Amino acid sequence: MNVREIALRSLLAICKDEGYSNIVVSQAIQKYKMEDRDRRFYTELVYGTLRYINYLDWIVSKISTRKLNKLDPLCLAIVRLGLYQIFGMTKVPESAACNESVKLATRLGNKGMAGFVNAMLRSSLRRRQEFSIPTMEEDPLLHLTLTYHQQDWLVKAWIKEYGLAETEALCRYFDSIPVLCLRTNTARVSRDELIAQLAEEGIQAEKAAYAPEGVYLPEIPNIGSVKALKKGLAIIQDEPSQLVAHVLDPQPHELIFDVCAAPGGKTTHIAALGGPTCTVYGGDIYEHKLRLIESNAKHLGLANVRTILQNACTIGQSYAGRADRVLVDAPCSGLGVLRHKIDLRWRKKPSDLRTLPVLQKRILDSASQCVKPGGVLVYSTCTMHDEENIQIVRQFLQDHGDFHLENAADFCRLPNHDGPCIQLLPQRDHLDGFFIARMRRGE
Ligand SMILES: C[S@@+](CC[C@H](N)C(=O)[O-])C[C@H]1O[C@@H](n2cnc3c(N)ncnc32)[C@H](O)[C@@H]1O
Repeated sequence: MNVREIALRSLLAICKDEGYSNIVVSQAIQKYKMEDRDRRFYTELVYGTLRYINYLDWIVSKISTRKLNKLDPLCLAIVRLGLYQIFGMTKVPESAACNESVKLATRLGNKGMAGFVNAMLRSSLRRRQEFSIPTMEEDPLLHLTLTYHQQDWLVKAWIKEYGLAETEALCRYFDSIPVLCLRTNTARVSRDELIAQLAEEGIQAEKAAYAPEGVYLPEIPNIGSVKALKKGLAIIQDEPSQLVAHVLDPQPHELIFDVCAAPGGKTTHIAALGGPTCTVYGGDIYEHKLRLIESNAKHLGLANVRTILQNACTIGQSYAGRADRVLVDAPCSGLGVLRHKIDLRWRKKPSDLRTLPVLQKRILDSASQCVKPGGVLVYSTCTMHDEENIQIVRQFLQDHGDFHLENAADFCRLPNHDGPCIQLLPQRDHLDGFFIARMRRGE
């Protein structure tokens, strides 16, 4: 099958059928056994079109007489893919972008669709001077959304919260390509030993500044071939996420609950830090996700991880007062990690910010009941929005007089953070947006 057609089918699977881009792309690469050159062209077509989608749709809305949501999904995907080759790529000749798109429309659609695609792409070439993005002075909102590929409701909210200059820095951060970060599995090796092993494989690695086990790989290798990962000497985990287990600070012989645990990034970190005599229960509401925790723990050689199928909104009834420490890494809007999955940034909805806090509060209320008197409760999210973070913690402390806040910043050496809660802001900290609060239950 031709590479453009595979890319088109992948775009339909992601945009129309709501597939996750990373899964759709890796399945296609495996299925079609693409050579290196084709694989690079294919991934650029899919990820590039997804990233540019609001700019491409802006062009469509200017040249099409039909409304975007009235266009057949196949036709829209072909037009977007064609426009991306014209406006987003430098190496594809314009004639090839047009002709190949028309061929796709003829083969997979019909004659009428082919005519429409042809008219749209040729018109975009004739009218290209209309598609330069307005400057910051002319139209700040449109400038930021189109330049940095973000939804306008989010950019509006950030402008209100942080002002224009900080919002631009935030958007720029979210549009940058993340450097792969590993966490050393200290149950097997030290960070220095891991770096030495990676060097033997010819992989350059740099120590993370704040996470003691963190290692960045600036030149992203073919992840599947990294021996240190295959041998379970490390796991992929971003740096802010690695700070959470340190704030929880697990100790030997303790019983710890991680109530929203899948796929187990933090559960396995807690298990490694607490050592073999500490037992960590990773809970999740989805049974299939418990298998991910189990397989990660097995791969990393951590025999002190157990799993429980449990709704965290009711976990307090089943395990009241049992745990020395409890982690609530709550389901959240994920608005702090927008640079990681391009498709997810287009799926965020304003309603997430209304519904999630209700769930987060219920989970924290119930999970807190599992904490023993004198025990520790940590609440974390990967977002910067107060409604999901500090406001949840404040309300919780108001409702539960037996808990008090401790200084989370004492457990990590982050500059600009005095605590008591840690709120990482990408535009200031150059790390993903993350929130961590640490509380203790009175004796
Ligand atoms: C932010 S993710 C956790 C990431 C995980 N802590 C890690 O570091 O790998 C949130 C998890 O909460 C789970 N979840 C959502 N609602 C839940 C509930 N009511 N009870 C338990 N788990 C829930 C989701 O399935 C998801 O795996």
